[in-house]
Amino acid sequence: MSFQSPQLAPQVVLSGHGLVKYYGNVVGLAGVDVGVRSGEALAVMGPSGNGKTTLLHVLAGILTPDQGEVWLGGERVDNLNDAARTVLRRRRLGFVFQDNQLLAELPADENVALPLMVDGLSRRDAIGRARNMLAQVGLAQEAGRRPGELSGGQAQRVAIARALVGEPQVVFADEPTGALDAATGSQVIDLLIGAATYRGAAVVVVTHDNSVAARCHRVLTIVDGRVSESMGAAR
Ligand SMILES: Nc1ncnc2c1ncn2[C@@H]1O[C@H](COP(=O)(O)OP(=O)(O)OP(=O)(O)O)[C@@H](O)[C@H]1O
Repeated sequence: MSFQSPQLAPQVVLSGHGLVKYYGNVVGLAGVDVGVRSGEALAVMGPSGNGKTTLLHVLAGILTPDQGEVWLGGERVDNLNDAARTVLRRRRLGFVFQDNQLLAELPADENVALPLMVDGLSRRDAIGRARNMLAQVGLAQEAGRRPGELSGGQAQRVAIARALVGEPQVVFADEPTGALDAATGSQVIDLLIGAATYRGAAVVVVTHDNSVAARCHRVLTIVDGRVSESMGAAR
Protein backbone atom coordinates (compact mmCIF):
# COMPACT_ATOMS: atom_id res chain seq x y z
CA MET A 1 0.00 0.00 0.00
CA SER A 2 1.36 3.39 -0.97
CA PHE A 3 0.77 6.47 1.12
CA GLN A 4 2.18 8.83 -1.44
CA SER A 5 -0.45 11.20 -2.71
CA PRO A 6 -0.17 12.00 -6.41
CA GLN A 7 -0.68 15.65 -5.44
CA LEU A 8 2.55 15.56 -3.42
CA ALA A 9 4.65 14.21 -6.30
CA PRO A 10 7.03 16.84 -7.71
CA GLN A 11 5.61 18.65 -10.70
CA VAL A 12 7.00 18.55 -14.21
CA VAL A 13 8.66 21.97 -14.38
CA LEU A 14 10.11 21.77 -17.89
CA SER A 15 8.85 19.83 -20.88
CA GLY A 16 9.43 19.57 -24.60
CA HIS A 17 6.80 18.14 -26.94
CA GLY A 18 7.50 16.92 -30.48
CA LEU A 19 10.69 18.97 -30.75
CA VAL A 20 12.15 19.21 -34.26
CA LYS A 21 15.17 21.32 -35.19
CA TYR A 22 17.00 21.57 -38.54
CA TYR A 23 20.27 23.27 -39.40
CA GLY A 24 19.65 23.74 -43.12
CA ASN A 25 19.31 20.14 -44.32
CA VAL A 26 20.99 18.68 -41.23
CA VAL A 27 18.60 17.21 -38.67
CA GLY A 28 19.40 18.35 -35.13
CA LEU A 29 16.24 16.97 -33.47
CA ALA A 30 13.76 14.67 -35.19
CA GLY A 31 10.84 14.73 -32.73
CA VAL A 32 11.74 14.61 -29.03
CA ASP A 33 9.39 14.47 -26.06
CA VAL A 34 10.96 15.09 -22.66
CA GLY A 35 9.92 16.24 -19.21
CA VAL A 36 11.82 16.93 -16.01
CA ARG A 37 10.44 17.45 -12.51
CA SER A 38 11.44 19.91 -9.83
CA GLY A 39 14.28 18.43 -7.81
CA GLU A 40 15.09 15.86 -10.50
CA ALA A 41 18.38 15.48 -12.37
CA LEU A 42 18.13 14.25 -15.98
CA ALA A 43 21.22 13.14 -17.91
CA VAL A 44 21.17 13.46 -21.71
CA MET A 45 23.58 10.99 -23.32
CA GLY A 46 24.27 9.60 -26.77
CA PRO A 47 26.89 9.51 -29.52
CA SER A 48 28.65 12.66 -30.68
CA GLY A 49 26.73 14.80 -33.16
CA ASN A 50 23.35 13.20 -32.43
CA GLY A 51 21.47 16.15 -30.96
CA LYS A 52 22.24 16.41 -27.23
CA THR A 53 23.41 20.02 -27.22
CA THR A 54 20.68 20.96 -29.68
CA LEU A 55 18.09 19.55 -27.26
CA LEU A 56 19.60 21.47 -24.34
CA HIS A 57 19.66 24.71 -26.34
CA VAL A 58 16.05 24.28 -27.50
CA LEU A 59 14.83 23.50 -23.97
CA ALA A 60 16.77 26.50 -22.62
CA GLY A 61 15.43 28.96 -25.18
CA ILE A 62 18.84 29.54 -26.78
CA LEU A 63 17.47 28.05 -30.02
CA THR A 64 13.84 28.02 -31.15
CA PRO A 65 12.46 24.70 -32.43
CA ASP A 66 11.17 24.40 -36.00
CA GLN A 67 8.32 22.27 -34.68
CA GLY A 68 7.06 21.43 -31.22
CA GLU A 69 6.62 23.27 -27.95
CA VAL A 70 8.63 23.99 -24.79
CA TRP A 71 6.82 24.63 -21.51
CA LEU A 72 8.40 26.01 -18.34
CA GLY A 73 6.42 26.10 -15.11
CA GLY A 74 3.05 25.99 -16.84
CA GLU A 75 3.92 28.60 -19.47
CA ARG A 76 4.67 28.02 -23.13
CA VAL A 77 8.07 29.63 -23.77
CA ASP A 78 9.30 28.58 -27.24
CA ASN A 79 7.14 31.23 -28.91
CA LEU A 80 8.36 34.17 -26.80
CA ASN A 81 10.32 36.86 -28.63
CA ASP A 82 14.11 37.11 -28.27
CA ALA A 83 14.00 39.78 -25.55
CA ALA A 84 11.51 37.82 -23.43
CA ARG A 85 13.56 34.62 -23.80
CA THR A 86 16.69 36.49 -22.71
CA VAL A 87 14.93 37.68 -19.55
CA LEU A 88 13.54 34.18 -18.95
CA ARG A 89 17.01 32.65 -19.22
CA ARG A 90 18.42 35.19 -16.77
CA ARG A 91 15.61 34.97 -14.19
CA ARG A 92 14.44 31.39 -14.32
CA LEU A 93 17.28 29.29 -15.72
CA GLY A 94 20.90 28.65 -14.74
CA PHE A 95 23.78 27.50 -16.95
CA VAL A 96 27.04 25.64 -16.37
CA PHE A 97 29.29 25.02 -19.39
CA GLN A 98 32.38 22.86 -19.89
CA ASP A 99 34.65 25.90 -19.85
CA ASN A 100 33.29 27.88 -16.93
CA GLN A 101 32.79 31.07 -19.00
CA LEU A 102 33.69 33.29 -16.07
CA LEU A 103 34.88 36.81 -16.83
CA ALA A 104 38.65 36.73 -16.32
CA GLU A 105 38.98 40.32 -15.12
CA LEU A 106 36.38 40.03 -12.34
CA PRO A 107 36.84 38.38 -8.93
CA ALA A 108 34.68 35.36 -8.10
CA ASP A 109 32.11 37.34 -6.08
CA GLU A 110 31.55 39.83 -8.90
CA ASN A 111 31.24 37.02 -11.45
CA VAL A 112 28.50 35.46 -9.32
CA ALA A 113 26.83 38.82 -8.60
CA LEU A 114 26.77 39.95 -12.23
CA PRO A 115 23.49 38.30 -13.34
CA LEU A 116 21.75 39.76 -10.27
CA MET A 117 23.07 43.26 -11.03
CA VAL A 118 22.07 42.97 -14.69
CA ASP A 119 18.62 42.16 -13.36
CA GLY A 120 18.54 45.38 -11.32
CA LEU A 121 19.66 44.33 -7.84
CA SER A 122 21.91 46.87 -6.09
CA ARG A 123 25.62 46.09 -6.17
CA ARG A 124 25.72 45.79 -2.38
CA ASP A 125 22.85 43.28 -2.22
CA ALA A 126 24.11 41.34 -5.24
CA ILE A 127 27.62 40.98 -3.80
CA GLY A 128 26.13 39.92 -0.46
CA ARG A 129 24.07 37.18 -2.08
CA ALA A 130 27.02 36.14 -4.24
CA ARG A 131 29.34 35.75 -1.23
CA ASN A 132 26.67 33.77 0.60
CA MET A 133 26.33 31.48 -2.44
CA LEU A 134 30.12 31.11 -2.73
CA ALA A 135 30.25 30.08 0.94
CA GLN A 136 27.64 27.41 0.20
CA VAL A 137 29.85 25.92 -2.52
CA GLY A 138 32.86 25.98 -0.16
CA LEU A 139 34.57 29.03 -1.61
CA ALA A 140 34.15 31.69 1.10
CA GLN A 141 37.89 32.27 1.17
CA GLU A 142 38.18 32.58 -2.61
CA ALA A 143 35.52 35.28 -3.14
CA GLY A 144 38.10 37.93 -4.01
CA ARG A 145 40.16 35.81 -6.40
CA ARG A 146 40.01 36.11 -10.19
CA PRO A 147 39.36 32.97 -12.29
CA GLY A 148 43.05 32.76 -13.26
CA GLU A 149 43.91 32.42 -9.56
CA LEU A 150 41.56 29.44 -9.06
CA SER A 151 41.95 25.73 -9.84
CA GLY A 152 39.74 24.24 -12.57
CA GLY A 153 37.47 22.65 -9.97
CA GLN A 154 37.22 25.88 -7.97
CA ALA A 155 36.39 27.86 -11.11
CA GLN A 156 33.65 25.38 -11.97
CA ARG A 157 32.26 25.75 -8.44
CA VAL A 158 32.13 29.52 -9.00
CA ALA A 159 30.21 28.80 -12.21
CA ILE A 160 27.79 26.62 -10.20
CA ALA A 161 27.35 29.44 -7.66
CA ARG A 162 26.62 31.85 -10.54
CA ALA A 163 24.09 29.40 -12.01
CA LEU A 164 22.26 29.00 -8.68
CA VAL A 165 22.39 32.51 -7.24
CA GLY A 166 19.23 33.64 -9.05
CA GLU A 167 17.24 30.66 -7.67
CA PRO A 168 16.50 29.16 -11.10
CA GLN A 169 13.76 26.61 -11.77
CA VAL A 170 16.06 24.61 -14.07
CA VAL A 171 19.86 24.38 -14.28
CA PHE A 172 21.32 23.32 -17.65
CA ALA A 173 24.83 21.89 -17.76
CA ASP A 174 26.74 20.93 -20.94
CA GLU A 175 29.66 18.59 -20.19
CA PRO A 176 30.23 20.33 -16.81
CA THR A 177 33.04 17.93 -15.87
CA GLY A 178 34.58 17.60 -19.35
CA ALA A 179 37.63 19.70 -18.53
CA LEU A 180 38.27 18.21 -15.06
CA ASP A 181 40.12 15.13 -13.81
CA ALA A 182 37.92 12.27 -12.57
CA ALA A 183 38.16 13.03 -8.85
CA THR A 184 37.50 16.75 -9.25
CA GLY A 185 34.73 16.02 -11.74
CA SER A 186 32.99 13.78 -9.17
CA GLN A 187 33.08 16.53 -6.57
CA VAL A 188 31.79 19.10 -9.03
CA ILE A 189 28.88 16.98 -10.29
CA ASP A 190 27.90 16.01 -6.74
CA LEU A 191 27.89 19.68 -5.79
CA LEU A 192 25.92 20.72 -8.87
CA ILE A 193 23.22 18.07 -8.52
CA GLY A 194 23.12 18.27 -4.72
CA ALA A 195 22.93 22.05 -4.46
CA ALA A 196 20.44 22.47 -7.32
CA THR A 197 18.01 19.71 -6.36
CA TYR A 198 18.20 20.68 -2.66
CA ARG A 199 16.79 24.04 -3.76
CA GLY A 200 14.07 22.30 -5.77
CA ALA A 201 15.57 23.11 -9.16
CA ALA A 202 15.56 20.55 -11.96
CA VAL A 203 18.91 19.73 -13.58
CA VAL A 204 19.43 18.81 -17.25
CA VAL A 205 22.99 17.68 -17.87
CA VAL A 206 24.49 16.71 -21.24
CA THR A 207 27.36 14.29 -20.67
CA HIS A 208 29.46 11.54 -22.22
CA ASP A 209 30.53 10.45 -18.75
CA ASN A 210 28.79 7.36 -17.32
CA SER A 211 29.75 8.34 -13.78
CA VAL A 212 27.93 11.67 -14.22
CA ALA A 213 24.86 9.91 -15.62
CA ALA A 214 24.95 7.46 -12.69
CA ARG A 215 24.42 10.37 -10.31
CA CYS A 216 21.26 11.49 -12.14
CA HIS A 217 17.76 10.23 -11.44
CA ARG A 218 17.04 9.53 -15.11
CA VAL A 219 19.04 9.07 -18.30
CA LEU A 220 17.75 9.97 -21.77
CA THR A 221 19.75 8.62 -24.71
CA ILE A 222 19.53 10.57 -27.97
CA VAL A 223 20.44 8.89 -31.28
CA ASP A 224 19.84 10.55 -34.65
CA GLY A 225 17.89 13.35 -33.01
CA ARG A 226 15.43 10.96 -31.33
CA VAL A 227 15.04 9.47 -27.86
CA SER A 228 16.36 5.92 -28.21
CA GLU A 229 16.19 5.01 -24.55
CA SER A 230 14.85 6.49 -21.30
CA MET A 231 16.05 4.90 -18.09
CA GLY A 232 15.45 5.55 -14.43
CA ALA A 233 12.56 5.75 -12.04
CA ALA A 234 9.94 8.45 -12.43
CA ARG A 235 9.98 10.39 -9.17
N1 LIG B 1 25.09 25.62 -35.67
C1 LIG B 1 25.01 24.51 -36.40
N2 LIG B 1 25.00 24.57 -37.75
C2 LIG B 1 24.90 23.46 -38.50
N3 LIG B 1 24.80 22.21 -38.00
C3 LIG B 1 24.82 22.08 -36.66
C4 LIG B 1 24.94 23.21 -35.80
N4 LIG B 1 24.93 22.77 -34.51
C5 LIG B 1 24.82 21.43 -34.59
N5 LIG B 1 24.75 21.01 -35.86
C6 LIG B 1 24.60 19.62 -36.34
O1 LIG B 1 23.46 19.06 -35.69
C7 LIG B 1 23.70 17.72 -35.28
C8 LIG B 1 23.53 17.59 -33.77
O2 LIG B 1 24.54 18.40 -33.14
P1 LIG B 1 24.65 18.52 -31.54
O3 LIG B 1 25.69 19.55 -31.26
O4 LIG B 1 23.30 18.72 -30.98
O5 LIG B 1 25.18 17.06 -31.17
P2 LIG B 1 25.75 16.49 -29.78
O6 LIG B 1 25.07 15.18 -29.58
O7 LIG B 1 25.60 17.51 -28.71
O8 LIG B 1 27.28 16.29 -30.14
P3 LIG B 1 28.60 16.29 -29.20
O9 LIG B 1 28.45 15.13 -28.27
O10 LIG B 1 29.72 16.09 -30.18
O11 LIG B 1 28.64 17.62 -28.51
C9 LIG B 1 25.11 17.39 -35.78
O12 LIG B 1 24.99 16.77 -37.04
C10 LIG B 1 25.76 18.74 -35.92
O13 LIG B 1 26.78 18.72 -36.91
